[in-house]
Amino acid sequence: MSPQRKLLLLGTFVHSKTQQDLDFLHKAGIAVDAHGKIAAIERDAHDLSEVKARLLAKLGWNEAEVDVTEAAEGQFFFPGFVGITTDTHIHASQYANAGIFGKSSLLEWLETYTFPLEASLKDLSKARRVYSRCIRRTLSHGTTTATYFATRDVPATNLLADLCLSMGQRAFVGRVCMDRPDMNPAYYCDASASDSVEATQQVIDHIRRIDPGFDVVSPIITPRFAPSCSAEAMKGLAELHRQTGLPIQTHVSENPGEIQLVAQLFPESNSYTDLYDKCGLLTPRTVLAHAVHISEKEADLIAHNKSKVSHCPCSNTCLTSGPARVRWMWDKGIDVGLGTDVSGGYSPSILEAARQAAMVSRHVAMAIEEEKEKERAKLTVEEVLYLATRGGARCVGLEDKIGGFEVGMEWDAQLVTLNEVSDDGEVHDEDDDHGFVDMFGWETWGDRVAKWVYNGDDRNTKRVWVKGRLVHRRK
Ligand SMILES: O=c1[nH]c(=O)c2nc[nH]c2[nH]1
Ligand SMILES: [Zn+2]
Repeated sequence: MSPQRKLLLLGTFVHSKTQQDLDFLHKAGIAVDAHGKIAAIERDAHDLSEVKARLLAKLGWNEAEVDVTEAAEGQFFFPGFVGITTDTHIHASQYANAGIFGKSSLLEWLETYTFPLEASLKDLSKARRVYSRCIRRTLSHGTTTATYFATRDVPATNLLADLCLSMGQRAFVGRVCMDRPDMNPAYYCDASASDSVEATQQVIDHIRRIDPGFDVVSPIITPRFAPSCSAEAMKGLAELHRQTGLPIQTHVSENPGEIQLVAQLFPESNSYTDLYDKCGLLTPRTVLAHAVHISEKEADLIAHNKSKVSHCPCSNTCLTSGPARVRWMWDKGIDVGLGTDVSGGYSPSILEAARQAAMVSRHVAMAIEEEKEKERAKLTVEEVLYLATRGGARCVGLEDKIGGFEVGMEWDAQLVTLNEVSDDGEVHDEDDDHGFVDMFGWETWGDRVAKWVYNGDDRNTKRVWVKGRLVHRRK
């Protein structure tokens, strides 16, 4: 990426310090260099002009070479969502169906709604409409990194990569592999296992041409899920991973009918997870979506192989798949991030996914009798925000680059604003639409963030940056 103007961001910053704790930086400033990297952080100054002076002096920069953004009183900077904010699992191709799922569950939903839409994106003008809108909408919700499933079609998948790069969203883009003629519709099936691998290679070659260092956009190897793929295709894709080191994404153990089907199709495997392991797909660079119904043994295997899980709570409710147990996976040592799983999930917002993660954890808790375990199962605001940022970054191997505010990390961030209600009940700045999150002035910073998580939406996200580039500004 070519060098850009240096940035100074001044005001309050909130990010995850650990899984359980948020760090609040007040009267603080972050300096971002011409390559989008955080060069210095200052906090606890007397006022913002002191922070600014301290940062400029520390770095030897002069005022003329920087663009300054100040968060007003009550506003704060927050890391971009990965779905990781990072969305660790989203089907860009299904964006046009967000909210359309009726009463279906996974296997009939795929046949009825999903395969026909995905196949139709062979039409590149339609793909452009759907993909541009998906990227614009997810950026507006603060998703700075998205891990995308595209479709089987190579030109349309390449187009998604082109659009992510030009619109500035950090992305992993996967060409969806599905080669089993007995399990996929005739109109939407790879010709053979080698076709799955070769078509994936074509997408890798394209992305290497447009972003040689995979700096912003990276390919991701994408067997759809075990029922769609032959063992030969899965082994071929695992070999491609070994040759390239590229990440892998797929689905696992989302729905009971799907699990039964895997057992029928692959009787030699001990479990769904064991099948992926035997095919060589269970690696430290693998993101498994869902993992709702995995057994103790499968969770141990995932942890042992250091594979990651994308928790998709909204989708798991929409398709009545079941509640995934995040605390239990954490206890096993598994890294977990958040996915919207559009259009299994209806919402492209990771803030919504964070909220749903908190709600689903309470459903998990309600099914537990033992009081201490019941309490532990519930996820806090701090924990769901960790899932949405640092947790997601770990899932996609970017924990040293994104997900928090630290010197050397890249400036992937959003500026969040909330309504201020004055003593007479009036909202300040009535012309400005800050959404439905009203602040009365007595809230602690922890309360402010909780209100944002439970009541906020894209109206609260005023600006979004990826690698220091401003990629969304709310009018
Ligand atoms: O949530 C899901 N969305 C999909 O598109 C899909 N394909 C297989 N399994 C899937 N699960
Ligand atoms: Zn999915």
